[in-house]
Amino acid sequence: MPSEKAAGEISENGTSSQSSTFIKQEDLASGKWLKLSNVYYADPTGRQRVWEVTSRTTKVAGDLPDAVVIIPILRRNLHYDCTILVKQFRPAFCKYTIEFPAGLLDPNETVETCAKRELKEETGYTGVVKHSTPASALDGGMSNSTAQFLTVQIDGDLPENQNPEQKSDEGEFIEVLTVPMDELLSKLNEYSTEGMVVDSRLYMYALAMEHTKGMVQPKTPK
Ligand SMILES: Nc1nc(=O)[nH]c2c1ncn2[C@H]1C[C@H](O)[C@@H](COP(=O)(O)OP(=O)(O)O)O1
Repeated sequence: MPSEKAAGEISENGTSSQSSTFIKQEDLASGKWLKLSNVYYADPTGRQRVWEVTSRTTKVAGDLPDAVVIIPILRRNLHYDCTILVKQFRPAFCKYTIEFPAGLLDPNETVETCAKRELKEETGYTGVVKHSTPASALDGGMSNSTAQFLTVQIDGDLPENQNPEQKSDEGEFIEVLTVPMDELLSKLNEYSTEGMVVDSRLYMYALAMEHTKGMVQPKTPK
């Protein structure tokens, strides 16, 4: 296991990941939802570099995530536990994607309120937040966009969850998929084979579950 390093300490390969510093940001273009900027920074040797970065214009505050992703766990009597996924057309791919329910944080909204609202809007279900992650990077090579992942347990036997009705926003056409947790990875592989684009975080969640079951043995580094 690598030993912990103090700030600015030089690692085995002669670099320090902690000594790159921000210089300035230059905005190149902005639309209603996204902005493209050049970020100038100094690398650990002092050399100035530039990186193209996209960001969301909807960002509420630097320390809050752009988005909330919901990991729904649907529990019902006499049923295997399921998760709830959403299928929608994503113009970035011009294809349908399979994702966990998710959405952008509104101003003055907590992540918990946002998770429950988005779950209701996109799937019709009502649930209880059981766990929340810190904000984490969504695509660090191209964007400063972040999300918090909230596990929401849905009691499928409650009256309000018997006939869940979506409250879709204008222009939102979402198909709800109920998938048994035990079959998640194989279903995602099926969707992928059928030409849909599976969200990488959802895929990694399913793969990690398989790893813990011991069905796929992660390679031990030599
Ligand atoms: N990159 C985007 N381009 C757009 O033309 N419109 C966009 C972008 N990102 C968000 N939006 C708009 C469109 C909808 O009104 C909402 C959708 O947001 P939300 O449902 O919260 O999030 P997603 O599930 O990620 O679509 O925002």
